[in-house]
Amino acid sequence: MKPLLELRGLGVCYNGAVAPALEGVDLDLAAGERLAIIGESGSGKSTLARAISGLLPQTARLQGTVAWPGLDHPARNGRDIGFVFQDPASSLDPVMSVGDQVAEVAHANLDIDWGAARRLAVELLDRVKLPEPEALARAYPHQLSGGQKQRVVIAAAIVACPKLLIADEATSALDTIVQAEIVALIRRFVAEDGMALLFVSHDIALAANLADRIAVFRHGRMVEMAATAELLARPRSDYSRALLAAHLGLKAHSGASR
Ligand SMILES: Nc1ncnc2c1ncn2[C@@H]1O[C@H](COP(=O)(O)OP(=O)(O)OP(=O)(O)O)[C@@H](O)[C@H]1O
Repeated sequence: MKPLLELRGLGVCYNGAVAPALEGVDLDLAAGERLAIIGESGSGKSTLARAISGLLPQTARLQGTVAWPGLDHPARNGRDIGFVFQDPASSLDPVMSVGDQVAEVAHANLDIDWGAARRLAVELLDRVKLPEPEALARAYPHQLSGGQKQRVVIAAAIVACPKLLIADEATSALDTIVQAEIVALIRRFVAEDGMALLFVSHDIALAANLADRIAVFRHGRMVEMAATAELLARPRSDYSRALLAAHLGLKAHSGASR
């Protein structure tokens, strides 16, 4: 079967940078597959997510190809790709009600009128488990908690039933309990709607929890990619081993301090 997304020799160089932010990335993503991208800060994870979705700054130089064999048209943001970024506040318009923001994505990408888009938005706010979605749809972002805002962002990301959901450090700004709730939501929607997931994270445990496969990035290169269980049991690269050891070290430390 054709993959949904196919990257070949993908490289990105930001204007003025000496070293490329991304180099020689070959990657296939199947429809409905859940892939985690992990690596330390600056390893190129967000650059990869932005290159896939055409959101790089205009001055960045792109090499190689981003192809969508699984689509019969060029990928459109909002319609084919949904995004959830780290900071929900910056993803939302402060002067527009949250219901209208979700409705706007639906109206722009689905063939429905504004009334239907607004009703669909309330449905989605309910689906992401926001309380009293009808009333909440009329609220503005500043009236919501960080976790609630991220739920609104997820509702907007999935309202047009995209084929790929990109979550870039989507839970990093949230406390542990809210983080677990948001991960559970993402997991459920990906399973229910059959979307593929690109889960970008520096947290190997979180990634392992969600993904079928894990790709490890370092200094803009993919150092290893394997099925999640395989990578955890038999990491091939020294760097993946070090990431795992650091995580186990953290776990042992927090266990010891209880
Ligand atoms: N707009 C930009 N202009 C110039 N350089 C950039 C830009 N965005 C990222 N970079 C550089 O590209 C490299 C990769 O950054 P990127 O944000 O992709 O890494 P990351 O793994 O997502 O890190 P983090 O987890 O901290 O977000 C870094 O050296 C970074 O400084």
